Amino acid sequence: MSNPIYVAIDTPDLDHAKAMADQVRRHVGGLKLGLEFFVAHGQPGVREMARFGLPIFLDLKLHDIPNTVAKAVQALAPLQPAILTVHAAGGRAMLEGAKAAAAPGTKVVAVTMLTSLDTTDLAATGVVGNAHDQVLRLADLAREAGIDGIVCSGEEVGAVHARWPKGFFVVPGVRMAGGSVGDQKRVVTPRAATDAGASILVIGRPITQADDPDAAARAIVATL
Ligand SMILES: O=C(O)c1cc(=O)[nH]c(=O)n1[C@@H]1O[C@H](COP(=O)(O)O)[C@@H](O)[C@H]1O
Repeated sequence: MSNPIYVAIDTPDLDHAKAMADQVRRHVGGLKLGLEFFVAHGQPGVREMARFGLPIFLDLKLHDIPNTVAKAVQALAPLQPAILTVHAAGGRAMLEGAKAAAAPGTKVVAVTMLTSLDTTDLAATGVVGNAHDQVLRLADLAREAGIDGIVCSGEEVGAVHARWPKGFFVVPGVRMAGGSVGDQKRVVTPRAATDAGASILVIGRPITQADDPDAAARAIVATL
């Protein structure tokens, strides 16, 4: 099995981003660049990070009307990211438009319910029901729209995998037992997530804020 860990390089500082990538590159399978990095450095920054030779997961969580998202995805296509995120809540037409506009080799995956939310947060946004049902509902929408997969927590990935065996499943909110959870609410261990069917794991702070990021990445890989 290839290394399923994408390390989340969450920083607006390009030199720091490069230093982190350089430290961990031997023990991760890819680099995840999100809003924090992209807002600061845009496409030139992504190109610089691509020089490490690892697949790039561009996590911009696009969510807007179908035309706007399709045009944004089209504008990103020259970067040829391995993975690109949109929000499932944008609806079927938006998801279809995103997939149609993406570069052929790019997996388009839909964020279902952020791992920083729980059922109480859902209720506050007017969504009735629990996290499990909400994730399954949005996973069905994503599958019907013909995109490649979804982002969900390790608590739901087993149930989603059972309904969508060929889907591509991204699991963030991953912590080693006893690790600091921070702002995450639906958290599982790396091993539990891969056992349940995660295709890849997104791991940020447990690696990037460790005293020795390379050793932290290596230790996580050893549990898989
Ligand atoms: O799409 C994501 O990557 C994502 C979705 C989600 O539901 N939860 C979530 O934490 N993420 C991202 O995964 C990373 C998690 O970072 P850590 O909590 O530091 O491991 C961050 O870069 C988040 O933006």
